Amino acid sequence: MSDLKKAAQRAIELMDLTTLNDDDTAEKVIELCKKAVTPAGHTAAICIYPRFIPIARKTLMELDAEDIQIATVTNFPHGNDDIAIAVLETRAAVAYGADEVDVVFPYRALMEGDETVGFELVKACKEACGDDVLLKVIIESGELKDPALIRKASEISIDAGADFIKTSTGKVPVNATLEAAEIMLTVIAEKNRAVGFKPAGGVRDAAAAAEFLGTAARILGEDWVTPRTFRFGASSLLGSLLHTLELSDAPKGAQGY
Ligand SMILES: O=C[C@H](O)COP(=O)(O)O
Repeated sequence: MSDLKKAAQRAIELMDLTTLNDDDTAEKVIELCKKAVTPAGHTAAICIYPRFIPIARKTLMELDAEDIQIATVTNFPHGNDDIAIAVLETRAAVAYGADEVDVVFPYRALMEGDETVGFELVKACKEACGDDVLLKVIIESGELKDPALIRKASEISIDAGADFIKTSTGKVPVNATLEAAEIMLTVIAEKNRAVGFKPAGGVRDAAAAAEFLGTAARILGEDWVTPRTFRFGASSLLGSLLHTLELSDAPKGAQGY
């Protein structure tokens, strides 16, 4: 198997197959669940808005695909600095049955010099998740821009108890970049190798996925990359991966998935 095919296969097993659109419906979420059961195996998770968690849970049960985790988002995509609202949303997501919660870090507050609110928000949301629900913290690296701020947001999130740090919401002009990945993975290497990394937004083909995987392997080692420590957040990557694996007639970057 070529290196690109190996990366494509791996990226499927590491993917949070995502739909986070204003026009999402139960039907679209059911379709997403079906897509997550790929000819090359199951994706790690699906990522959806909280209100769709029950229909996703039922669908995954019917598909005999209960190993696929259900991730959702809170404080999304704005990253406001109201801790009480972020916690209430996170508790609601857990009550709906989320396995994983991706919360947006209050990145604008950090850009304005406030290092405290991000720490407190992440800490409180991790408490709301408890031990059984993973908390992924979206630092919105493309808006932070400054490498020092990307590093600071990563450090604060890890210190506050994040299970993963994630680059982006996918809703801003600049999403996952290799430069941000380098910084975030380095902070993980320095602080706590048990914390995971999730490049998200704009990862559209097998070659891009391979570059992120290569960066992670270089900084943390080949064996570090597992579904517990690495995910791709992507709405439009799966088609390219299946195409690379010659398992689909879909053109590269196939529309939708
Ligand atoms: O977390 C995942 C992102 O929202 C997906 O972004 P994307 O639509 O650019 O793949």
